[in-house]
Amino acid sequence: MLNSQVLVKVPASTANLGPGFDTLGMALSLYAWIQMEAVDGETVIELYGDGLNGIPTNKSNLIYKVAQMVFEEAGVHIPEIRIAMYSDIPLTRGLGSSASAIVGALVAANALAGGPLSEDKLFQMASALEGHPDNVGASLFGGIVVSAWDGIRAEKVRIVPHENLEVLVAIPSFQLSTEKARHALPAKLDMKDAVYNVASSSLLVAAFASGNLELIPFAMRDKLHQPYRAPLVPGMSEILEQATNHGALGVALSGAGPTLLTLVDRGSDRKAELESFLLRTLEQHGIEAQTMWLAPALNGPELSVVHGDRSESFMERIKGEVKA
Ligand SMILES: Nc1ncnc2c1ncn2[C@@H]1O[C@H](COP(=O)(O)OP(=O)(O)OP(=O)(O)O)[C@@H](O)[C@H]1O
Ligand SMILES: N[C@@H](CCO)C(=O)O
Repeated sequence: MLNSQVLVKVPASTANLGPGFDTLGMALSLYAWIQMEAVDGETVIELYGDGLNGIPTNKSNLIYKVAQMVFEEAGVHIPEIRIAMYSDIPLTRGLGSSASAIVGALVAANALAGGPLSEDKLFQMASALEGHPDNVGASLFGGIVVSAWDGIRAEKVRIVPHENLEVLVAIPSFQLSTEKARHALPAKLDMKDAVYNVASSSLLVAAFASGNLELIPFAMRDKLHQPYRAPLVPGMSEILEQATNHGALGVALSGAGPTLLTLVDRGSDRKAELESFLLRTLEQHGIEAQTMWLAPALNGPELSVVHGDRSESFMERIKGEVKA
């Protein structure tokens, strides 16, 4: 049975967490909202807030295209839809905006179609659409998600983040597309660097799973992608080398960048020192940035089916939840 109107709140995510390239992801307490309903007239796409500037509002929009894939897979015919979206997740900064859009669209369209596709099916579709499962897994399941994708099937294990983990991100004002940041990577790696990353990533997963936060600074180091991406983000090398001397538990490039992410112990008394170190270092390299204190998001998408009175506007519906 088709639902009439659905609203999905979906978390942002950080991928890699240093060594876990294309494999590790963590959902973050920063959100996008997508509302979807079938309409008799033409498709309408409404984007709210300043953050979505430049996103198309025609049928080339990612959310519309993903929704149509769901309807096709489900064998239902809903050619014209109304989509409304608001997002606090900055675009093309390494905070999983594209993964959140894909996951939000999959969950909303599936709910609109009455929920015919399983969560696993949505994960498989999301991994194929994004090309790697790290961000989409985190946005879909919440928490820390360890995933592997062989190009056909993705498998995952979800880890509940330690309750003391807090996240400080420094978000540069410039955009860096995943495509560009992937082009910076070498075609081949040294065996010793590969071994270094297998060791670090395995240890990091074990540290998260056992709640052993002391291992994070040692385990979060990477030689697979960050050294090659550092020239794209002025100040990054210095931040990766020194953030743990300024109170961070661990530090990494968030996803494909340019955002830098630090894990912080909630009880730390060095939060202000760390925040000013990140901003000062980027500024010394001519980079404007904003910091944001976030937490790991424990849950994936929150879905509500809107029954009855639909005169309330989209922004009225999500008002009170959006970032002040
Ligand atoms: N809400 C949206 N609607 C349509 N397209 C979107 C939306 N959000 C993101 N996108 C598309 O995704 C692109 C950004 O994807 P990209 O993978 O480069 O960065 P990211 O997802 O923000 O960061 P990362 O993958 O490194 O965490 C945008 O430029 C836009 O084309
Ligand atoms: N694992 C991906 C995340 C960005 O989409 C990368 O680092 O390129």
